[in-house]
Amino acid sequence: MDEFALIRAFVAKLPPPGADVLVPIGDDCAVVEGGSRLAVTTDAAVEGVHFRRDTMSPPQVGYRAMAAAVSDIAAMGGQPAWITVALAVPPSWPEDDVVAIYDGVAEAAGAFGASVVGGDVVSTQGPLWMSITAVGRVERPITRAGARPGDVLFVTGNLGGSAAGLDILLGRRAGSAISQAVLVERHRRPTPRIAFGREAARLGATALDDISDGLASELNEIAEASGVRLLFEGDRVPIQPEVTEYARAVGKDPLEYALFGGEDYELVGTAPRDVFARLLAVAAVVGTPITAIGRVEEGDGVVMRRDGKLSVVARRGYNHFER
Ligand SMILES: Nc1ncnc2c1ncn2[C@@H]1O[C@H](COP(=O)(O)OP(=O)(O)O)[C@@H](O)[C@H]1O
Ligand SMILES: Cc1ncc(C[n+]2csc(CCOP(=O)(O)OP(=O)(O)O)c2C)c(N)n1
Ligand SMILES: [Mg+2]
Ligand SMILES: [Mg+2]
Ligand SMILES: [Mg+2]
Repeated sequence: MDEFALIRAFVAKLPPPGADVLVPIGDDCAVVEGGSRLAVTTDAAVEGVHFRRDTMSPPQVGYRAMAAAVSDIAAMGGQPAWITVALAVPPSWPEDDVVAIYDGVAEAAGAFGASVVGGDVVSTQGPLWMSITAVGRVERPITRAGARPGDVLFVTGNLGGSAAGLDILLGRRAGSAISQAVLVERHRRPTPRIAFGREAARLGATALDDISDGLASELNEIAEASGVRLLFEGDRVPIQPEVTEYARAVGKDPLEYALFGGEDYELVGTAPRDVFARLLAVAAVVGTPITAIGRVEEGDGVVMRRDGKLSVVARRGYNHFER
């Protein structure tokens, strides 16, 4: 298969583009109908860093990379609309596996309501990597900078599952088979919180961020950007039940997974009390549970209360250049 046959094989898997795509894949650029404020983001996924051939199948690689990119649109309160996918392929990857990445890309595009409008495919002597650019519509963007003293601090879903699932995939098996399967699935298939992010924007959440590098890291991002202190209760952080079981079995603190693990792609944010009450109601409607874990105060930094003691939570989390 040459480069053009490969692109045809990719495109054949994609759902048809939306009506807002005026010129689809096949020309020098795609042309889309904007007509609103747009959020733009790029996320890369690199073999050996974000996935390995033994941690994910090709469709899982594609789905997960799409979810990670779209999660940043959700964290702005936007609706993903258009996506481009760049792919660098080493000779060691069989063609069928490369094309199978697009099974995941296509499934994700359909699930997230976005059209894949272009991309690029090149050869490389390095690891396989992909870079996904997502553009979304966003009426009222929620940045990291809007948290105000008195706001409620909340997170969606539950945390720690992705990092525990990765530990299992990397060979540290422990706990029941069913819990292990749940955690591995949580790592391979994150769910960007698109509908909840949109509702948070509509109802007036003041800050929002997606959890890619770990809760501790994202909390510090919000505290710094907003010029506030964030205080949270350690035992209110929602931890996936299977994580608690797994962490006990391997002799770790489950909270470590939630705070420093990353890749859960849940949202962490702040909202005034009345807005938070409305978010609770809407969370039930869109099927995304939310939990209040603390509050915003004057000052700086991130502080956790656990067993009656306060401790500063540093920015520690996944960092590409500090390993
Ligand atoms: N190579 C780059 N060139 C320009 N901006 C970048 C680059 N890498 C990261 N950024 C920007 O830095 C900010 C922080 O990046 P990052 O922590 O990766 O965001 P996130 O965790 O939300 O994906 C983002 O606004 C991102 O667009
Ligand atoms: C094989 C493998 N090793 C380690 C990890 C863990 N890991 C890789 S990147 C990352 C952090 C999130 O990725 P990043 O590129 O920093 O996302 P961003 O914050 O830019 O959205 C984590 C926890 C993994 N997913 N797979
Ligand atoms: Mg990054
Ligand atoms: Mg983000
Ligand atoms: Mg990101």
